[in-house]
Amino acid sequence: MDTLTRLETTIQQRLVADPGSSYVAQLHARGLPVMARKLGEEAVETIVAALSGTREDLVGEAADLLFHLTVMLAEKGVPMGEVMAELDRREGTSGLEEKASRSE
Ligand SMILES: N=c1c2ncn([C@@H]3O[C@H](COP(=O)(O)OP(=O)(O)OP(=O)(O)O)[C@@H](O)[C@H]3O)c2ncn1[C@@H]1O[C@H](COP(=O)(O)O)[C@@H](O)[C@H]1O
Repeated sequence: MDTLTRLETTIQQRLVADPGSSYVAQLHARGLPVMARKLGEEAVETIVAALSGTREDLVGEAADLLFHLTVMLAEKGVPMGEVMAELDRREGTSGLEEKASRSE
């Protein structure tokens, strides 16, 4: 099992755990808007790390970003496999074709 799939499985279990013992359960209790804000903050922190931080900063912030994205997908009931399948679908097409199909 790959890292993201293992993380997703843990997060799915922790969403319904006791908020006293789990950060993921705390996020679930605080609700989707808080999860969305956390995801946005981590995205900004990742950008800042890319532009002016160290390589170590970038790795840490990218990990936080993937964690919070995985939490949000789990909260919404969207399996990570569905996102991976969408990336697989795009694999054979150029990014420019994908961009053109979105602007139609
Ligand atoms: N991978 C992570 C992970 N990455 C980042 N974080 C947390 O995400 C938060 C992001 O950092 P911030 O500084 O923005 O957060 P903060 O200010 O402390 O938090 P807020 O009070 O603002 O929410 C930190 O509290 C980190 O500890 C994570 N928390 C949990 N996991 C994984 O999720 C699993 C389940 O965690 P629990 O639900 O706590 O059991 C763990 O076993 C880990 O594998």
